[in-house]
Amino acid sequence: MKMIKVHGSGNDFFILDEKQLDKSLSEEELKQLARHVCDRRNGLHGGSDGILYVTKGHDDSVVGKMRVINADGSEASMCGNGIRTVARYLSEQNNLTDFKIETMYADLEVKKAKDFAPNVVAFDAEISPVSFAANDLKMHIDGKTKLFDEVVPELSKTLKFSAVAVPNPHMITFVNHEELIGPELGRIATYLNNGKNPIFPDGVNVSFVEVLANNNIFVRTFERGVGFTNACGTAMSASSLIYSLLYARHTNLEDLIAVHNPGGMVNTKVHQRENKSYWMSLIGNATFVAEVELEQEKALTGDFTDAKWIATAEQSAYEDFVGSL
Ligand SMILES: N[C@@H](CCC[C@H](N)C(=O)O)C(=O)O
Repeated sequence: MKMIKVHGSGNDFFILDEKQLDKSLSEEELKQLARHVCDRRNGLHGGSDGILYVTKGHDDSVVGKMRVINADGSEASMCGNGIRTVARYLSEQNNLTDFKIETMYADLEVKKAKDFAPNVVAFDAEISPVSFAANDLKMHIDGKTKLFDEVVPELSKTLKFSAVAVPNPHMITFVNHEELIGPELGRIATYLNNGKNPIFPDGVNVSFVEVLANNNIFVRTFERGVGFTNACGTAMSASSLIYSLLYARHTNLEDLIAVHNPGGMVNTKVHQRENKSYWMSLIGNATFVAEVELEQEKALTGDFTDAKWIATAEQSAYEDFVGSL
C-alpha cells in the first residue's frame, strides 16, 4: 500500500487513498491502522495526528470524500488542515483547481491559493456548517442551549469560554500570553477529553487564543483524540469567528486574519450568508513531506520495518517559510 505524509501548519497526517490499498480495510482495521501508524513513539516515521482516508464521493458533484481518523482511532467530522492537503491531492490527481470534497456533514468548496512561499503550496478551504447549539456540540451544561463568552465554574474561575461546532466541537477562550503558554490548557482539555466528564462526554477540541494585534491572533490547541497539536485548522477557523464576534471594534467580516500557531501561520476570513449563518475560509500550506510504500498486513500489526520513505524537498521550503515569519 502507499500513503503520503502531509501537513498543514505542522498538523501532520498520512493521506490514505482507498485506491492505494492492497486489500480493502474493515472499519475496525482502519481504526487499528490509525492507532499504529500515528503512535508518536512506535508509529510510522514519528507518527502523525491522524489518517485522512480518501474514498469515492456520493456523486459527480464532488471529486472525492475525506474521512478523518484521529490518532486514537476515533473519527472526526472535519479537519481544516487536513482538507487542504486532500484538496491538493485530488487537485493533482484530477487536474482541477476549484471543486468540492465530501465530508461527514457537508460538501465543502476548496480551491488552489497563491503559494505562501517558493515550494510552499497553499489551498483555500470552506469551513462549514457552523452551529452554536449545545445539541450539535454534544455539550451538557445545566440550563444552557449555548455557551458564549461565559465562565464555566467547573473549568476555571476566570476564563470565559465560547463553544462552537464547525462542525466538529470547539471550546475557545481568549487569554494573555502567560496563560497561553501556561498549564491551564492542558489541565482543562485533559479533563474535557477524559471520557467521564459530564460536560463533553464525547470530548472537545480546546483552544487558548491570544490577540497579537488587529486581525492578528495566536491559537494554541489541544485536540480531541490527539492531544497538543502544532495547529488545528478548524480550531483556528472557530477562533477567528469568535474573535470577529467579541472584537468587532478591531475587525470586520471578510477581513483577512493572520492566525499564528506553534507550527506556522494560516489566513482566515469570516463570512456571513444572507440567512445569517457563518462560514470561514481557511487558507494555508498543503505540504507533501514524503511518499511511503509499506506492507499492509505488517502495518496493521504496527510493523513498519519494510516501509520505504521517499522524501520530497517541501519540508525544508516550509521551514524556511516559518523562519521568515
Ligand atoms: N486537526 C484538525 C481537526 C481534527 C479533528 C479533531 N481532533 C476532532 O476530533 O474534532 C483540523 O485541522 O481541523
